[in-house]
Amino acid sequence: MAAKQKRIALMGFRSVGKSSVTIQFIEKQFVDSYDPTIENTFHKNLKIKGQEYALEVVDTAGQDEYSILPQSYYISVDGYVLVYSVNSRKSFDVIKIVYDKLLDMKGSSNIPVVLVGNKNDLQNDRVVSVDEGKKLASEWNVKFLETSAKEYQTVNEVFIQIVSAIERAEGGGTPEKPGGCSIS
Ligand SMILES: Nc1nc2c(ncn2[C@@H]2O[C@H](COP(=O)(O)OP(=O)(O)OP(=O)(O)O)[C@@H](O)[C@H]2O)c(=O)[nH]1
Repeated sequence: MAAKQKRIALMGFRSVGKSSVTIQFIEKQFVDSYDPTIENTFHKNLKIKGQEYALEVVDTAGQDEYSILPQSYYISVDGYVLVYSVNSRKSFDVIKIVYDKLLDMKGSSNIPVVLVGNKNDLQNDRVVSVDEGKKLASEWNVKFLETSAKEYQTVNEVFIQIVSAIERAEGGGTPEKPGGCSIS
C-alpha cells in the first residue's frame, strides 16, 4: 500500500516546546538550549495499523496574539498540533487565539487539531491545570494530550492522534487507538 502524505503544522506561543516535541518525535533527542525557530520542515514515516504515512512536520515560528498567520498554513496543511506549555498562562491564552484564527481562515470547524499541553514535567511551575486543557479540547471537540518533550512522554502519541484526526476529517477509517503503530 502506498504511503499517504500528510502535512502537519505545530503552532503555539514562543518557547512552549514546538521544536522540542518535533525533534523528540523525529530524532528521539532533547535539546535543553533555546534557539527560536524561523520555520523548519522535517520528514518521518509512521505506520498505523498497516497503513504507512509519510509525514511532513512543519515546526513553525512561535505565534502571539498579534501574529498574522501565513497563507501557506491554511492551504497546504492537513492537521494542526496546537501547543501550549503547562507553566505558561499566556501560552494557553495564545493557543485559543491561534485556533480562532484558523477557524476564521478555514471557514469550518471541522479542522483536524490535537491540543497539547507540553512541559508537564514542570509540575511545580504548573499554572494551567489538566482539567482546563481537557475542557478546552472538549469545547473544540478535539483530542487533548499533555506531553514532556524533555522526558519523552506521550510525544509519539501526538502524531498518532493528529493522523487519526486527519483521517476522521477526511472520512477515512484510521484507528483511534495507538495499538499496532510503528515508527520508522
Ligand atoms: N522542562 C521542559 N522544558 C522543555 C520542554 N520542551 C521544551 N523545553 C524547553 O523550552 C525551551 C523552548 O523550547 P523550544 O522547543 O525551542 O520551543 P519552541 O516552541 O519551538 O520555541 P519558538 O521557536 O520560539 O517558537 C527550550 O529551552 C527547551 O529545552 C519540556 O517538555 N520540559
